Amino acid sequence: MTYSAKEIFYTLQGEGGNVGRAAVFLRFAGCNLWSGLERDRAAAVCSFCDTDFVGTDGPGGGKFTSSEDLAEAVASHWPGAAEGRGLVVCTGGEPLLQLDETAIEALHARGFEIAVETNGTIAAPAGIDWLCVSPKANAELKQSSGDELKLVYPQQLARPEQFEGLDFRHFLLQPMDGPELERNTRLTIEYCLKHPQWRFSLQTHKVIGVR
Ligand SMILES: C[S@@+](CC[C@H](N)C(=O)[O-])C[C@H]1O[C@@H](n2cnc3c(N)ncnc32)[C@H](O)[C@@H]1O
Ligand SMILES: Nc1nc2[nH]cc(C(=O)O)c2c(=O)[nH]1
Ligand code: SF4
Ligand SMILES: [Mg+2]
Repeated sequence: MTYSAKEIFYTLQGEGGNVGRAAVFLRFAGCNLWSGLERDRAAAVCSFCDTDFVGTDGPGGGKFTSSEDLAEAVASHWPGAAEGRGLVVCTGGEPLLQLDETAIEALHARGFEIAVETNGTIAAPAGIDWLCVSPKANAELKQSSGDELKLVYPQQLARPEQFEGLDFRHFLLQPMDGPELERNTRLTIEYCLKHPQWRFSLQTHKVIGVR
């Protein structure tokens, strides 16, 4: 299998339950809910995406013809001097279009703890150490368990109440970035204050100025 990565980079996990942890980000190219082209955005199932995941031309990106090559590229971004086990965050685009058990084995063999950010429309393969599912309105949820459910808020047709009974350890609401960010932030605060099962997730990387 050939794996297509938009970019691979080292930064701090900016959001969710692992916020603040140093991690290699492996951003897979392509998504099943949007082509990534601006001309298709309005008609896409997922139309609020904040990410460029088209192609393999980003820093550290490329096509990797084996899981070992992919894992080696990821490992090359983890600083040699860093103590402890490496953390890789597999994202995209939609990482579960590409991340298979072979790639998971190769990343584990390199000593990585594996976190995944997924839209939940594809069942996750075995072996993921931290699974973050972020459901999208109008997209059928196939992965209804994991470590954290991180819902972008508000989405008219994906309300927190639809997900609160699912099998996750943490429930987070993340304000939708875009032209309405200020309003969405207020609405998210209000919701979390009324429903303490939900925790506020700030996209801290956008505040502290890291990628
Ligand atoms: C770019 S997505 C890639 C992973 C996967 N496709 C997904 O949607 O979960 C990474 C995370 O960013 C969130 N996200 C995307 N666009 C956002 C926006 N405009 N505001 C806040 N969060 C956003 C997603 O919901 C997801 O949790
Ligand atoms: N710093 C940082 N943290 C992140 N957490 C999830 C991200 C993503 O795009 O999946 C992301 C990202 O793009 N940057
Ligand atoms: S599912 Fe994820 S990567 Fe795909 S368009 Fe939506 S937020 Fe972006
Ligand atoms: Mg991002």
